[in-house]
Amino acid sequence: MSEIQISINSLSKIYANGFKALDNVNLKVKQGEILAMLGPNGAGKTSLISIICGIVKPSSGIVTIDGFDIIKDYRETRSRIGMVPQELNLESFETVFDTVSYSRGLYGKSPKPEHIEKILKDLSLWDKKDQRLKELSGGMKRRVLIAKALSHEPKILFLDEPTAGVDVELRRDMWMVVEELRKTGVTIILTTHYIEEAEAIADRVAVINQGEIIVVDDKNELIKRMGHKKLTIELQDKILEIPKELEKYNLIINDKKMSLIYTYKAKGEKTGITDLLKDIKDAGLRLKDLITEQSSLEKIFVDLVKENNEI
Ligand SMILES: Nc1ncnc2c1ncn2[C@@H]1O[C@H](COP(=O)(O)OP(=O)(O)OP(=O)(O)O)[C@@H](O)[C@H]1O
Repeated sequence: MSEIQISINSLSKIYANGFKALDNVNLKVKQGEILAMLGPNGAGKTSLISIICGIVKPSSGIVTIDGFDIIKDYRETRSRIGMVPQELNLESFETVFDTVSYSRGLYGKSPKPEHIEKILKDLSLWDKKDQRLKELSGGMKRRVLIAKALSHEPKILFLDEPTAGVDVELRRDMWMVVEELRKTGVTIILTTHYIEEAEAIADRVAVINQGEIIVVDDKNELIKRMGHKKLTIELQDKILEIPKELEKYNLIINDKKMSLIYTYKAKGEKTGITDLLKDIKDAGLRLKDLITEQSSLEKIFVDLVKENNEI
């Protein structure tokens, strides 16, 4: 799990129209990890994946996979990669088994029915192997896309927005599929707009904004390091405005006017809670209950992107 598999060094991409989509990107990905790339629309996620997969040419920089250069050693690197695209273009009369076998052939690999059987079983598609693609549900079609991408036994799987536009149930289903794939040792890199998706399945998170990686860190570290905590102070009586002596705490009154919300740094040494509670008592407010919550990756992400755009 510790071996560096993908190494991206000073990678930039300027499109023909002069637009700089990637700006000096550096990133290392270890074998067997699940990395989520988060970023707003147009941040450069697809450009980055497309370069690694050999679909788009970089303007400068070097990318290697298992030590092979993605340009000079194209065949070596391409054979190590499986790519699951965003769109579902599976409106065919072919059967599940045939279409996945055919994908393997496209990579010049000789037929290996036992491998196709294993992937279909891993993805719970085995009982559908003789069904035509047209007849499958959206969720099953997505699984077929993954099976196709795994047909040539790649070591790295790219998932471009694997759950864009799917319902909550199907999203959770896909997360379970990814979790199962992890056990097979495949490195997984996914792009997503859904922060809860990164939170649910990734080991590490890279945040891309305007072509730059602004943060890359272990998911839990990131939450610990940059997260905030929220203290909800439930009151016994309605509160309509913040008393003067409490102004310095930047409290928010909740919608029902029965609670105050205080946000503080999760990692900070001094939380300010002791002083706050004393001042609340001195202001004559009567406490009912206290609830603390760790802020999610969502808040960290929004803050990071906002901060970066202000510079
Ligand atoms: N062929 C191209 N020519 C010019 N500009 C391009 C080209 N492809 C992408 N871009 C621009 O590069 C930027 C990054 O696009 P990219 O698709 O990599 O972003 P993304 O993070 O994947 O966005 P999304 O989440 O919307 O898919 C965008 O502003 C896009 O318009």
